[in-house]
Amino acid sequence: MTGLRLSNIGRSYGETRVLSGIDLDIAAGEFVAVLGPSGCGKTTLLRLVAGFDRPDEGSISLGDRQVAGGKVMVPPEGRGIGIVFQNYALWPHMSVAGNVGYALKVARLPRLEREARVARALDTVNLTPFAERRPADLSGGQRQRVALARCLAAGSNLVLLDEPLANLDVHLRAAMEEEFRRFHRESGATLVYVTHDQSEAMALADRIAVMDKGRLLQCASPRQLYREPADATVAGFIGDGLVLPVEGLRPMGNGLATADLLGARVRLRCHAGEIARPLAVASTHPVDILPARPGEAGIPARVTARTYRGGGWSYDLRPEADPGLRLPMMLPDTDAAPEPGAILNLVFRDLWTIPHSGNHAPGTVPGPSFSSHLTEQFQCA
Ligand SMILES: Nc1ncnc2c1ncn2[C@@H]1O[C@H](COP(=O)(O)OP(=O)(O)OP(=O)(O)O)[C@@H](O)[C@H]1O
Repeated sequence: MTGLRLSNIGRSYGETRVLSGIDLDIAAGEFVAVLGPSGCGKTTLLRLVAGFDRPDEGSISLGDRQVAGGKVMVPPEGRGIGIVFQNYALWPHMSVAGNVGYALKVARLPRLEREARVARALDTVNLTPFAERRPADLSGGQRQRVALARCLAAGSNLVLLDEPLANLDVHLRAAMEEEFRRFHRESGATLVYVTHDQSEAMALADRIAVMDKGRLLQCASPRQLYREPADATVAGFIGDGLVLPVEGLRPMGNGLATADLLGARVRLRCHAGEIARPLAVASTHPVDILPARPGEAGIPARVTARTYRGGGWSYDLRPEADPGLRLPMMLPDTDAAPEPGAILNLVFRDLWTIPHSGNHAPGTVPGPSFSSHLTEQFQCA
């Protein structure tokens, strides 16, 4: 198994700065997804790791061996990295077994060993019965598995996957997610998986590296990204996140703080080292906004729209204290679903204080429309 270390990677094309100051340590055997909107630099990063391109700044190491940076530039074939593209890159005139064993043949491995490795790899991805078929006679998912088997047979300890599910239909994508999980478990390889689909990244990866405009914003477990985004942009990317300004932040020293949100004093989670600040930014999610119980204090907001979603309702609300702010809310199905025009008292079940360094300057705090715009970009890109 091989870990991967990127130190201060920068890359420009002409005047265009595509990657800046990327630091990322991936442990041997880890599954890391690189997530970001179209054009944020994901593929460029993968190409640098694969050796198809060289960084202008910084260095790349595989295990304890530097492969790029300064005067060092190990070519792709010298890096021992497996690559799975969305278009599979299979030889059409060769059988499945031929494709899987091709690199071993070029490397002049003895035939018996070659056949044994190909058979093992095909078995791992459940393709043994298809060994003699041509790629044209396989489904998209089966072709993807041939590409995975090829990495396995070549003994790649590090496998790069560039949007491998992008060409597959929804049902096949779900099945292939399971396939990737199994591949990771059984091969023990380090996987770096580029995607702009956050549900895919959440479902598969040990950690997700979130990129935007050529920068790495945060690399953390899916749950930590969702619950403790490092900055307002990540908060807006992940899980339809909302970013709300708060005032008078007072940490209580136990990972909790209080602050004023839309005229009400609320409790928030925060970093242990959080400091008192007059202005701060909190993140939350639509599922954490609820109507207050009878007698409970809450934030008054008017229902401006509701949509039946099958099994539940989605609401748009405008807080009375700031009608320019749109708060989305999800509620389970009920006969007493509030109608447009109704005033509800809202409580926030969970709020996270964005750490100080992750805040935008006062006055440039992105509101929900900014957040949902980014989220949309993720889903549609
Ligand atoms: N050879 C090149 N010359 C000039 N600009 C380039 C080159 N390669 C990439 N770019 C630019 O660098 C930026 C990042 O591109 P990249 O393909 O890495 O993004 P991406 O995040 O993988 O996007 P997508 O999800 O759409 O594939 C884009 O603005 C792209 O136009």
